[in-house]
Amino acid sequence: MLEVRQLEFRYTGDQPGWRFDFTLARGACIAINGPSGSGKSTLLNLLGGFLSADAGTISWDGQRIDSLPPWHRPFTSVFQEHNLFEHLDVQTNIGLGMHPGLRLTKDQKARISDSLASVGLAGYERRLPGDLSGGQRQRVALVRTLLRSQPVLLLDEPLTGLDEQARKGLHQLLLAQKASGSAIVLASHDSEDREVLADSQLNL
Ligand SMILES: Nc1ncnc2c1ncn2[C@@H]1O[C@H](COP(=O)(O)OP(=O)(O)OP(=O)(O)O)[C@@H](O)[C@H]1O
Repeated sequence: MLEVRQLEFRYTGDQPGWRFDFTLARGACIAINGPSGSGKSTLLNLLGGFLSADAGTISWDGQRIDSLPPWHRPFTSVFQEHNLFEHLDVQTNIGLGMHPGLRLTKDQKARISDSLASVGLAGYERRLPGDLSGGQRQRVALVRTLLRSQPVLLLDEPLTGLDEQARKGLHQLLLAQKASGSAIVLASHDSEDREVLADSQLNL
């Protein structure tokens, strides 16, 4: 369970600040809603540890995590790592999230291939990022995030600009992640994403 309590933040003293307060269970998805500039990315950056809150706490399974650096928090995010390594092929780029070395098991390779197929990238394992379109790179980065074994996914507009088929494939992948116990914090302007994925809403 993720617990965010009285988390306060402001960029500068003369701005009104934010106060966030919510909980998120394993296997659940919370949608962060609000117009442009309402603070959705700010919240994701606070959770991820890229910004420090002025007050309040973030806990995971009862342990405070708000003073941990990003890499020790139980989160993975797309915005944090949409950069692909240009000299490594698609399978290896995705595999880096699953395994710190480059040796993947047969099972891991099969999971990568299945996930690529579900977002319309069947057979792309050996392609280099430089040969991919922007939308294809976005999908590779998303698959990498989804296959990391972190318990909470932080997703900032993850499906923006994708075509209908890729979007449906990613919905399926995200639902499967939820079913396997991942919690998801989803900032999305798209009401269909929210309807398909979210169990609760936080309106900013
Ligand atoms: N580094 C910063 N310094 C000062 N103000 C900032 C900084 N980053 C963001 N802001 C301001 O904080 C507010 C919230 O920005 P944020 O990016 O969190 O909104 P958002 O809801 O994610 O917007 P969008 O939907 O457009 O991505 C905006 O008014 C923005 O200008």
